[in-house]
Amino acid sequence: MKAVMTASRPPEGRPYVRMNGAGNAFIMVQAFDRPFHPSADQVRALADPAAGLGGFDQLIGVEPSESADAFMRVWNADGSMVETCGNALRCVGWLLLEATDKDEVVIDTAAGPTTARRAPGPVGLGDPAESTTAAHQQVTVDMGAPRLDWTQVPLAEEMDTRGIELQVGPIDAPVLHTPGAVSMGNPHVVFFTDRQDDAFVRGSGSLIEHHPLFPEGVNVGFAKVLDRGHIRLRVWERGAGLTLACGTGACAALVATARRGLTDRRARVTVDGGELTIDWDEATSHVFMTGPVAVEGTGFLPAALSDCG
Ligand SMILES: N[C@H](CCC[C@H](N)C(=O)O)C(=O)O
Repeated sequence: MKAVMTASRPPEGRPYVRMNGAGNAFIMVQAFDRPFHPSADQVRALADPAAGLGGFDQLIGVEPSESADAFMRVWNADGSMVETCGNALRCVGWLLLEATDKDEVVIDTAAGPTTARRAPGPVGLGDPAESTTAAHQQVTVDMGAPRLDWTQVPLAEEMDTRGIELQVGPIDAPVLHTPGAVSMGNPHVVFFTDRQDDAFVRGSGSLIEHHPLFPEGVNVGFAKVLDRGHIRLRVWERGAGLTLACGTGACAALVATARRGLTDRRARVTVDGGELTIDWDEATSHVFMTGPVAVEGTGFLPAALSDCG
């Protein structure tokens, strides 16, 4: 018993906050005081359940910036470092809004700068100003303009991104024909489909994620248009698989469906983990995403994986 009582606790590693945006799971690490640049292997080790963090879809580093309130760095669970993450932008935005008391904050990313501000909370959740948890907070992020040229998605060959020709291996399902292709700073292909069961999304999503038509890989959205103002969406994410929500995926889905005349330029997007509102502004061509943020808890990274400077 004595031995157990005196067992030394390993030195605690770097603190983190666990958050989610409509269920999209993040481990957020503050890198203002010291750099945080984990290798792909270290990211994968942190994503491993054995690391005790509960797993995540993306690991997020929040760094100082010369031109913004912060720079957000994004790693997928597979260790790949990527351009941006819409749901995480809301979470980082909320943390900065709380910390600075500003009405709007600027978050820079590898895909360019974005702005975040508080939004009126959803009806029925009481006054968000009185909310003691982020769960009641809604945040709006200006995601900037979608990139719509084939070279910007990017695609491996010239195509009309409103409806690309994509042969998906042995799967000859008409539902997989002529999807839309959009970049929100990261690559998305959006299928207009009624089929959204796990087996189909996982099977075709994992096939398409690394299809040669997408030289940088691709996030694969499956969008069911319920009416001109409502989309049901599931996304097989590049580097993370089937997640409960994908913010840039919701933006890409609205842009793709609006370009095909299937929806208006503003729609509710229902994802497995909640509701997002996407508004593709006509005047500026910017895409605005509004949705929830939630703080799940805090903890310490394993000491051995904390000094990733
Ligand atoms: N898997 C994405 C990054 C995270 C995007 C998603 N979680 C979001 O909220 O936008 C990619 O490789 O481009």
